[in-house]
Amino acid sequence: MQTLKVPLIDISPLISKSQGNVDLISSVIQEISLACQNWGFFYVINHNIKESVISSVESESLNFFKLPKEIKSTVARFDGNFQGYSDTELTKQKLDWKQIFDFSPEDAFQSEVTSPLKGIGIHGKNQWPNDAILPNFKNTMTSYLKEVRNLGLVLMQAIFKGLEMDCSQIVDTQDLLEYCFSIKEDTSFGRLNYYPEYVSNGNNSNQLGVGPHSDAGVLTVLYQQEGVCSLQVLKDNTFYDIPPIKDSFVINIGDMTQVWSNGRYKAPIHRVLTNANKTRISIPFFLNPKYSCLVEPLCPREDQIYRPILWSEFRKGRVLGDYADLGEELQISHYLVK
Ligand SMILES: O=C(O)CCC(=O)C(=O)O
Ligand SMILES: [Fe+2]
Repeated sequence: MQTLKVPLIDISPLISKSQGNVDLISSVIQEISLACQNWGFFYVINHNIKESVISSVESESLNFFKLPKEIKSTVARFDGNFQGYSDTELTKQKLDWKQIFDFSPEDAFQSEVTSPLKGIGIHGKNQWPNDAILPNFKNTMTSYLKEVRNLGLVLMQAIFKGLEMDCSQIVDTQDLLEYCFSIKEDTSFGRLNYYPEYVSNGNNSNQLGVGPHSDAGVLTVLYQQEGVCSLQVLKDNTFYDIPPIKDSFVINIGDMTQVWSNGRYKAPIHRVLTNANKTRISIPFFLNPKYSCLVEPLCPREDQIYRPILWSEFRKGRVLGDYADLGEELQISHYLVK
């Protein structure tokens, strides 16, 4: 398998804005814009999330997945609550070879009652393993989520600025961020993925860890365990490896960013392979907008190829397509202007 040279971007100029040199910032924005056009994926380094924070998240994740199934099941997802543990995750109605644990920012909108997606069970309070069993788990995950969400917003601001430069149109990126993201109404979430070893019995040699898909939301910030290479991106009909790189996060854009860019940036199709002799941990954070956010191409002067998409409507369609045997999967192609 070939390795795609997904760009590695040093984002320190975006992080240390106060001393930031305008030219350095704008060259990072251009690198990000190019990566979004060519691959939809890029690595970031010098992101300012400490290695010690990431290694605690990784070790707490392993501690959780090593627990007996009866204990993990005490925090299992159930009808009406999407948070917590599952080993029956589907991608496009095929079973993934993995276990997961989902959690949202604690301050966020977690109420089923007031959710516009009421009834499809994607809301609910975070479910944390018992303190007596994993005393540090909740704190580790909640503080990580705050940091990684901030990083996601910094990157999104850069992406909005890049789109502004590309279309020579003034987009008030600060207004746009405020319109789309608010912690109280956040629909972002973190996920711990654990991929057990998989030995094919000959019948299903093409079992995948996660089947090919694009991420539905805005942007994904992914930590990958070192030493195991399983993530691949589809480009020009070939899957290319995206190996872990020390001290980096892998970033990919989601469908909503493809719409904002009017198709100039592609939300990449990616998949995860199984591994016969190693387990693997990966930790994505999915940055999503508020449900009321209407996503539409940002450059009004261009011919818009997409109609506006209400995030709540799109997410509902994707969830029904992915998780229940209902309907066809909702794709952004359904929103192409005819
Ligand atoms: O495990 C990975 O590397 C990526 C997982 C993924 O694509 C997802 O959870 O959406
Ligand atoms: Fe994904």
